[in-house]
Amino acid sequence: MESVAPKVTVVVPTYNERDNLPKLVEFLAALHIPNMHVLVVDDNSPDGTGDVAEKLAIDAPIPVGVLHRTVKDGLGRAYVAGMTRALDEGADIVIQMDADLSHPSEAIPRMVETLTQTDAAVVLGSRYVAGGAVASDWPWHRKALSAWANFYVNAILRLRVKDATAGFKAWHADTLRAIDVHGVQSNGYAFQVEMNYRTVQRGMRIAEVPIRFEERTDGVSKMSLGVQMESALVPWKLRFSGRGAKQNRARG
Ligand SMILES: Nc1nc2c(ncn2[C@@H]2O[C@H](COP(=O)(O)OP(=O)(O)O[C@H]3O[C@H](CO)[C@@H](O)[C@H](O)[C@@H]3O)[C@@H](O)[C@H]2O)c(=O)[nH]1
Repeated sequence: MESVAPKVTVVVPTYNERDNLPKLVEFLAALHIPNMHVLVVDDNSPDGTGDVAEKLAIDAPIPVGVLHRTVKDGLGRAYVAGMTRALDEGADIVIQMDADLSHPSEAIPRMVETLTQTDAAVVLGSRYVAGGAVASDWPWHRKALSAWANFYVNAILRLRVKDATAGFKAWHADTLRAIDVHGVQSNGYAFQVEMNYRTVQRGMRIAEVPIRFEERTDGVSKMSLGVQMESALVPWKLRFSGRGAKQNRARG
């Protein structure tokens, strides 16, 4: 009997990404990954991204679903809603990917291969392992913030990953269930950190494959002072939440 390819759902949160979303779906379709689906999670974007997503649901070359939410509630909330929906709809693998084209879709096959052929519970598209890079036009203050955030997070939580705030990841559905993704509270950088921490805390392995991270050319980042403040507090909150991190056995 012919075996069915695992269902791969790419969860894409959007807020004002009207121009980026069609390009992203086109890039994803060009990968020709069997049984790949896209789930757009739009927070009622004023620029009409939700309508663009509905149009893609009708005419894109790969299956596109749309989850409409009524208010802008942060990237983390959008991912949690999207991942929960993806699990309910039978995803085997969930790709977490921003809509702004900063994450290279061509890295997905290698991420999925690493996920399925090793004991990794999640694979990060990493800017900071050998072979990874950040576009030179990424603003210097974002580079500095990212470097500081990685140092800070690893010092407090001992995640032992090179790119602790990476937003491009491939998850086994079972990992998302094991870490109880529904219970994740944080947004922005802190969302990434809390997801990683929950994984490491349960003794599961995080792997990293190199990517080149591009600066978005359309639209603007939604990174705010509130997101940065949350990012500073969340590692401490997690650290003292009473359970203590297990070491990431992914080292080496
Ligand atoms: N639905 C929804 N989507 C959102 C929201 N806020 C942001 N997004 C979407 O989430 C994605 C990333 O948002 P950005 O605001 O562009 O993120 P960033 O500043 O570039 O930060 C990204 O990279 C960091 C690592 O450098 C990550 O730590 C961070 O989580 C994110 O992935 C984009 O697709 C954007 O439309 C929201 O409130 N609701």
